[in-house]
Amino acid sequence: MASSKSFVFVTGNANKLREVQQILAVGDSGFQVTNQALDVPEVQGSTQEVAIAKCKSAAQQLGKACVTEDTALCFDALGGLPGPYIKDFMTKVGHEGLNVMLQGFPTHRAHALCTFAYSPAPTPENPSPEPILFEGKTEGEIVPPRGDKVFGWDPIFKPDEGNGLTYAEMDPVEKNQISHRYKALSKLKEYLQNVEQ
Ligand SMILES: O=c1nc[nH]c2c1ncn2[C@H]1C[C@H](O)[C@@H](COP(=O)(O)OP(=O)(O)OP(=O)(O)O)O1
Ligand SMILES: [Mg+2]
Repeated sequence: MASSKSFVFVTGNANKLREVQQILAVGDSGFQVTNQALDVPEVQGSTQEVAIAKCKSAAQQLGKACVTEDTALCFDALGGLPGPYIKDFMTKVGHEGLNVMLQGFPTHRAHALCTFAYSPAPTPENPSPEPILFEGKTEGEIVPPRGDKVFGWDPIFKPDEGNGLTYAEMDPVEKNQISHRYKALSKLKEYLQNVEQ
């Protein structure tokens, strides 16, 4: 029988939650995810700094162990930006604006970077335990939007592993086999399998 493991995933993003549940359902991993939407401040900094601050804050608010996730979209031509600030860029300039930002640059290469953070439960002795990070990266390029506009920047990201399709044009099962989220979640899963709960 598959071992029963569970974790609290703090996210306000229904698409992230759906993909995490779909990825964990493959092969009956035995993991159960409960969701909690909290308003957690997101600091500026490297993807690691952003992920650590968010997870620490979530664990403190909840008073228990939890998992958070941050997704960055990094353009080679812009030294990795928008990176962890992609949410604001998406909201303010959209798919078209993100393409325009790359006009005149010789490369439209980009990578999607997913960072899961796991925080143990805060205790009186250790009220602010250090979260552990699990990263997953998928390389590709930025293209004019193609496919369903269901999830964020999926229509403008064409992964190298996707047979020329954008994430948005791919079957969800295919995206979940190569995605930044899948790669990071595989590492988190392996870690949690060996943690006493
Ligand atoms: O696979 C993805 N495919 C397309 N778009 C994606 C993906 N994954 C995240 N995204 C979008 C959502 C948000 O606009 C930004 C990340 O920001 P990020 O702060 O990590 O997510 P969020 O605020 O929506 O949810 P949360 O409550 O977990 O912080 O990129
Ligand atoms: Mg967020």
